[in-house]
Amino acid sequence: DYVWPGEHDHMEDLLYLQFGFNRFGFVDGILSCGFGQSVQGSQNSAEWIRTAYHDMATADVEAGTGGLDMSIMFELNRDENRGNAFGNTFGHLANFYATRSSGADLLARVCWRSRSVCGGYDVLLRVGRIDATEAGRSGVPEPQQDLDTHTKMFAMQGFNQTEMIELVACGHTLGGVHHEDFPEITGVDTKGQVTHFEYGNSNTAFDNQVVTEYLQGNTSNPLVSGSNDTTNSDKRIFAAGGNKTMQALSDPTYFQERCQSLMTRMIDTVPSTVTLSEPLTPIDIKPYINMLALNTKGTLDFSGYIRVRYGADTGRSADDLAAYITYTDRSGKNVSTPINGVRSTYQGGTAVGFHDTNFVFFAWDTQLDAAAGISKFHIHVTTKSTNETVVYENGGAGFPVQDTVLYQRHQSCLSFAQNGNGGWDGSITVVAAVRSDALNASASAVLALHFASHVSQGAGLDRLEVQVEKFVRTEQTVAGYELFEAKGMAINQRSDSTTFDIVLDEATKVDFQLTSPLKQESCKPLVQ
Ligand code: HEM
Repeated sequence: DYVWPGEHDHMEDLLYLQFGFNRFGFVDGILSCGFGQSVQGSQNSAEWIRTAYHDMATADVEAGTGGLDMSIMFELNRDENRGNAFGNTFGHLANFYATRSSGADLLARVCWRSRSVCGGYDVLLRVGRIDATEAGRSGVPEPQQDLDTHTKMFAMQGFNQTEMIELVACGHTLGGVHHEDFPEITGVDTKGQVTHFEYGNSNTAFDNQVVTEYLQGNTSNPLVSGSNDTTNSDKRIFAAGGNKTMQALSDPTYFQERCQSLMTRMIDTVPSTVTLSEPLTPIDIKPYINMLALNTKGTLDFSGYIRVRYGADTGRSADDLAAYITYTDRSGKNVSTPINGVRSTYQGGTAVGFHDTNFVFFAWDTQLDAAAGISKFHIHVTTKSTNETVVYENGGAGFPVQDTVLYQRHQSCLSFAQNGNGGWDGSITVVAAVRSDALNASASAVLALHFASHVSQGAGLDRLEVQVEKFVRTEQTVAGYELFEAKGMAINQRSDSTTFDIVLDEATKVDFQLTSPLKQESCKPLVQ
């Protein structure tokens, strides 16, 4: 069972907070199946699925190499990867790319989402993919190759001939062939023009029309009925084994089932060194700590949200809920005075995510005695109509909080200034507080800032490199805490929107803090 904090909390947020309060907006590039960032001939859902396949196509399942690993970003100079689809896809992924959301996981997600927004069957996503640092082998199928070559290529990717036919049909239900990129197929090279694989508007529906048109012998698919027979690869593939597979796929339900299964296998093909998570289900009760920091009164500001899932399968109804927390102090003493959660008002305090998941948010904001501190909290959810309260204990041990190292966000700041070379130089200052008794206990304790710096690797996504800066102890002591500062660390222009950790040791850290809220801070001293 899920225990907070979980390794994949951030991916879970990206997946399940799409609209409404606290949304991440991953969905914005694909609000509809035909959506195409205003570029004529561009269909995001189709481009994203094609990108995922081209990334995965260089797998060698027997050797355990390649698969969905984002190696595609190093492979764009190959003729097998023609067109703008890949660059467009990276552009979207870049907004969500972070230490806890690898490019490969994000690519799996957009592929997965593309099918469902177009009406294909849904599936729960596994995560944990790791990004390649260099190109993989070549080997994406190209239309001019013969059936035998294609069969061998798919075998290397882990698909037999029947599965090859099925997977190609699943892919070629969306989008089409761009004239500009493949004039040898379409006969023309007009920019922005596309010949779709299916007639009418079916290129924006995940349906089996590509199959039925083929079987009826009247298809718009330029890889079947193209005047250049050399590049009619779908024609050769679909007919392999005597059309039996295509006939089976003419059943719409069977088509959906096969695509669900094979496309899941496609995105779950990863190098043998990578272990994928279990499918990510929406977490029922999930807290978020926004702040645990010393304030000018010498107490601890403690604020956050309780996110409660509601909807038919949970037995909870948003308007009938109330939530509060209680906590246990550092010494283990329970403080039973409730810290009330107030339902957030923005967007009704509710959020919606994939798989029709609904959440309601309750915000708490309180002050704690710094001397007594906090070690964990407990979430209480009340059904107002029955006055019944359930206490959630995070699998038994409560929701843990470490109060040894605090991140003093209001004392921190981040800024960029134009340099003489037409670029920008950044500077980040982070202030942290460490409990004096923890320092006494460990004279050698070193507090360090681990900043996820974006380093260009000349590819679609940057490499994330940990830039480490030691904190320096200031003269200031507040309420049993010593203040530390990592002052004016130089950061590069690409790193304005990233994350950092404040680390005392493996078990004692404040991690995955976003830089974006720091732009609103001004390094205000903590004056009492
Ligand atoms: C022998 C195997 C395959 C060949 C030769 C092939 C070839 C092609 C070609 C030439 C295009 C046109 C690209 C463009 O103009 O942008 C295309 C588009 C596409 N392919 Fe494939 N493909 C193969 C297999 C697959 C598979 C297995 C998938 C995914 C499951 C897939 C998904 C797509 C999609 C979604 C498009 C539309 C892209 C868009 O409209 O932007 N293809 N394919």
